Amino acid sequence: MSAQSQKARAAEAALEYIEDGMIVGLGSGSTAALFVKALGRRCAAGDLSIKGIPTSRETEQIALEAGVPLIPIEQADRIDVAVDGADEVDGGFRLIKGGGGCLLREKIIADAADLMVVLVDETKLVETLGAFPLPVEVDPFGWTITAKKVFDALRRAGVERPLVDIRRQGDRSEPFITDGGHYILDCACGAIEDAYSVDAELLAIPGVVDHGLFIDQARVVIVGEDDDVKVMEL
Ligand SMILES: O=C(CO)[C@H](O)[C@H](O)COP(=O)(O)O
Repeated sequence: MSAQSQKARAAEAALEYIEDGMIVGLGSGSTAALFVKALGRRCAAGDLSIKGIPTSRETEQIALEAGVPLIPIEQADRIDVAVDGADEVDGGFRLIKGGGGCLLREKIIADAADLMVVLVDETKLVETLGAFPLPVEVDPFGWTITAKKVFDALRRAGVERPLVDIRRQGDRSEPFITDGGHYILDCACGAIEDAYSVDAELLAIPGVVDHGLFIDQARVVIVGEDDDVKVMEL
């Protein structure tokens, strides 16, 4: 069976965590999109009344088309549950996110939520984070200087040979620009043995807005399998 149907199974299972009246953070990426569409079907059927806050313009569009009622984030002082995908998940529920370039808004919403539920297919489960390049969101001003500092920071945090590359789009001549107007540096680390050091080192660089390591945020991980779903709670 395909990763796509595993993702769909995880997305359906996440509805168990949604109750009437909740404010729901809507993640980004293909798995989160399946959840948003499933949520839209429940709302349209009148089974659920919730308010969603999207983590990206793309998710906002998907939610509007699916019929999920949305509110601006400024109207919420808290969020009940954030449901999102991930690029990697380790055994301590640490994540790499940001493959779609939405990591900052995803992190703001996950951090504001009482509960973060992560949806993945089996391929996303890893023993050690880092095979997926770590996205680091940076201000465009001085990004080449910031990129050198990111390289040095990763070395200090124990990554032996990091490769830091600006993400590009279209014909690859222009940098990819996030919804917040930032650039993304994709950092091939191989393995991240000490996520806490990487977090602290990267956040100490002035040009770094945030990075795709989510530590101590996910409390529930739902893994779509071929014939079932595995729900893991911390
Ligand atoms: O962090 C993300 C976007 O910034 C996504 O959640 C992550 O890239 C997983 O995407 P997908 O569900 O398509 O595999």
